[in-house]
Amino acid sequence: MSEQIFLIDNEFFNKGEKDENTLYITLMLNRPQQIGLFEKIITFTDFLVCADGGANRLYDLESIKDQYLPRAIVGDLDSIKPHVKKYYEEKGVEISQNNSLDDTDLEKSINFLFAKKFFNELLQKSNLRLLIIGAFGGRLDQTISNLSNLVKINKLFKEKNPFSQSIIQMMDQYSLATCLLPGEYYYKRALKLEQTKGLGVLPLGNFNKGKIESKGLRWNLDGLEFEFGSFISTSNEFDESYEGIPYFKTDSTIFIMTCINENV
Ligand SMILES: Nc1ncnc2c1ncn2[C@@H]1O[C@H](COP(=O)(O)OP(=O)(O)OP(=O)(O)O)[C@@H](O)[C@H]1O
Ligand SMILES: Cc1ncc(C[n+]2csc(CCO)c2C)c(N)n1
Repeated sequence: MSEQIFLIDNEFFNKGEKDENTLYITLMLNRPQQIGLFEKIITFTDFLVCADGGANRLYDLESIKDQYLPRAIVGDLDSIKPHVKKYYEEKGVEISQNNSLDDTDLEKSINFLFAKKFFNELLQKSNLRLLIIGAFGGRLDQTISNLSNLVKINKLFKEKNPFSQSIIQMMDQYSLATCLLPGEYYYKRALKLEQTKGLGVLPLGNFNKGKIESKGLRWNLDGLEFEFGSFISTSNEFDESYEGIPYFKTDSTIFIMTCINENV
């Protein structure tokens, strides 16, 4: 029996048309934010959370900081600047402090969401789109930890609701990362947002050997054996002449990384 093919549809980024059965959550991390991209993202965000110093990045978007308040700021609060904390406190933003030395502020933010009744209920009955912004660059241990969390969150979502159509992605101003757990996927990119070139299909999900099949790429992967440290696909491209929706079939956990257009 063939498995269901999961659709990752990014077109709403451009169209600004939200799916009415989906809740859009944005989690801002402590990395530079590009204002134009943020303004696009915030138009479809229902629930914005900042992980600790992520609140400084929101506050620093000077011209629009009054317009978008986060629903919560979560973390050990060692990075949020005192005047930023005061500013959001005075506006009534929920500030959730968690001083555990075993979890990063990103993990604490995810735990915060999972502790909310509405979130668990939504996870059961509708779809969530969780976009984690400011996830790359800077410290490499933090970036790799973020990617590891992308896999962890995907597994957690699937555990809670195996039939969920929820999509969790990470991005910064240069890249968009989507984690594919073993299975079959269509990947409908956002044409204006995601470039044709500079596509990575990367076996970084569990670092095991795996087989990948793809359609719609310039260099398709025809059941080739993939392994970090051996064979990966970088600087690949979407094939513009392909008439279908790009397709991936993988038996191990991988990442699709696309490039963001500079002028979004
Ligand atoms: N240099 C970086 N590169 C990539 N991601 C980062 C970087 N710095 C912070 N982050 C992300 O932003 C989140 C919030 O960052 P913040 O600076 O508030 O935390 P931190 O105290 O540096 O790290 P931790 O989460 O370990 O407490 C981090 O949990 C991490 O996911
Ligand atoms: C195996 C292991 N490695 C590192 C840490 C340290 N650590 C991980 S997340 C975190 C919080 C940072 O704000 C800290 C200190 C740990 N606890 N366990």
